[in-house]
Amino acid sequence: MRVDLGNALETTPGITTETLDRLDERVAAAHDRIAAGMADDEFGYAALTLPETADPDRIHAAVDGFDRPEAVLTVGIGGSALGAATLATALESDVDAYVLDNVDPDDARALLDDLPLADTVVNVVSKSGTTAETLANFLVAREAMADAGVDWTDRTLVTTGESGNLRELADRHGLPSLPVPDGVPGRFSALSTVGLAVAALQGHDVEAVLAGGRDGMASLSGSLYESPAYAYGAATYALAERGARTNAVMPYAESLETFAEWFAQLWAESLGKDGLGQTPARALGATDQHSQLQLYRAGPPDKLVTLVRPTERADVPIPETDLDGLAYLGGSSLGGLLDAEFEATEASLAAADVPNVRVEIDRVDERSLGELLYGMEAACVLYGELASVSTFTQPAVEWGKKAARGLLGGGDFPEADAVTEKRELRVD
Ligand SMILES: O=P(O)(O)OC[C@H]1O[C@H](O)[C@H](O)[C@@H](O)[C@@H]1O
Repeated sequence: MRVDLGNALETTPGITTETLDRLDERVAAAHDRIAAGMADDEFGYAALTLPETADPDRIHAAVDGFDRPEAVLTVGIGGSALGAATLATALESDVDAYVLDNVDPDDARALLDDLPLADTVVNVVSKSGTTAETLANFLVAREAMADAGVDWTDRTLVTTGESGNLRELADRHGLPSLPVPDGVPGRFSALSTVGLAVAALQGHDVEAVLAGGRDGMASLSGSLYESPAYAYGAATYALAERGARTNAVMPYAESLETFAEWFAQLWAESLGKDGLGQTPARALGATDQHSQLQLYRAGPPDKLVTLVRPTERADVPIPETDLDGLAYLGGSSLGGLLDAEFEATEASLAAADVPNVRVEIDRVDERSLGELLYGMEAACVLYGELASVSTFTQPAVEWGKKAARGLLGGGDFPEADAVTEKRELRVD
C-alpha cells in the first residue's frame, strides 16, 4: 500500500509539511503505545497481530468438510459480515458469495428463494452470539433449508465466541465451527476466522491475504514518513482537526466497492466518540464523478477525499471508431480511461483546494487486499490514539441494540423507554 499526501498540503482545510513534522513526534509515542498493546495482546490492539496469529490451517479444516459449494451465504452483520464481503466482492470465484445482514423481509425472502440451498454453505457469524438481526436471519434461513428438504446441520458453519447462543447451537448439533479470536472487535476481524472462512470456501489463497497483512505489519514504524498506514492515519486525523469532517472514500475499481463499506464501519464506529470523529462517505470512481463530485469540489470546505486504486488491472481495449468526436477514445482502453479519470479527479479537487489523498495497491489480489485492510485498521488505531478516543468500543451502537431488544421483549432495558418518549410533530 502506498499513500501520497501531496494533495492534502496547503488546501482548505489543509496541512503543511510542518504540521506533519510536528505530528511525527506524537506518532512515535502512539506507535509505542500500539506496539505495547500488540505485544500484550490487549483488547483491540490484538487485531493488529492477526496476520501472525490467525491460523489458516484451522480455517481450512473447518471448511474442507464441505464439498466445493455452489454458493456461500454469510449470515452476520457489521464486522461479522463486511470483511468477508469485501474479499468476496474483490476476488473472482466460481463459488458465489451472498450476505444476509439486514432483516428486510422482501430481500431475505427473495435471496433465500433464489439460492440453490442444497448446494449452499450457510456461514453464520456473530461474535456475541446475541445480535438479533443475525439470529433472526439464521432461524429464517434454517427453516428455508428444512423446507427445501436440506439437512441444515450438513450445510452450516458457525463462527462465534466461546459461549452464547451460537456456540450452544454448534455444540448441540456437532456443527463445524470457528472461534472469533479473543481481543478482536468485530470491525477489526477481517483478517481472522471471521473474514477468511468465506475466502477459503471460495477457493482464495487465505495465506496470501495474511501475508499481505504481514507486509502491512512490517511497515509500522515510529515515523509517519516510513509507514503508509500511519501516514494515512496521521494525515486524516490532522485534517479532521482542521475541519475535514467528512472523508469520502472513492475507490476506482468496482471490485473495491464493498471495501468502502467496510471502511465506513471501521472509521465511524471506531472514531465517532466524545463529539469527535470523521464521517465516512462511500463513493465509487468513476461513477460518482458524475454525481457526488460536485459537492466534494464545490460544497462546504469540510471534506477530504481518499482516492484508492490498483496500479495494475486486466484491461479491455476500446475499439476504433470512425466518429471524429470519439476518435480520442479509439485505441485506448477502459482501464486507461479509468486511470485518466482518477488523475483528472485528483487534479480537479486539488485545483479547487480540496484535500485529497491517494492510496494505491499493486493490484486487486489476495496479498494486496490483506495489506490494504491491515493498513486501514492500523491507520484507524493510530488516528484513535492521536485523538485520545476509545477506538475499540461502540457504546452508541450498543445503546440502540438494547433499545431494540427491550422493545421486542428480549429483556428489561431502560433504553427501550426512550421509544415511548418520542417527540412528535406530524404532518400527514
Ligand atoms: O458479531 P456480532 O456480535 O453479531 O456483532 C455484529 C455487530 O454488532 C454491533 O452492531 C457492533 O457494534 C458491531 O461492531 C458488530 O460488528
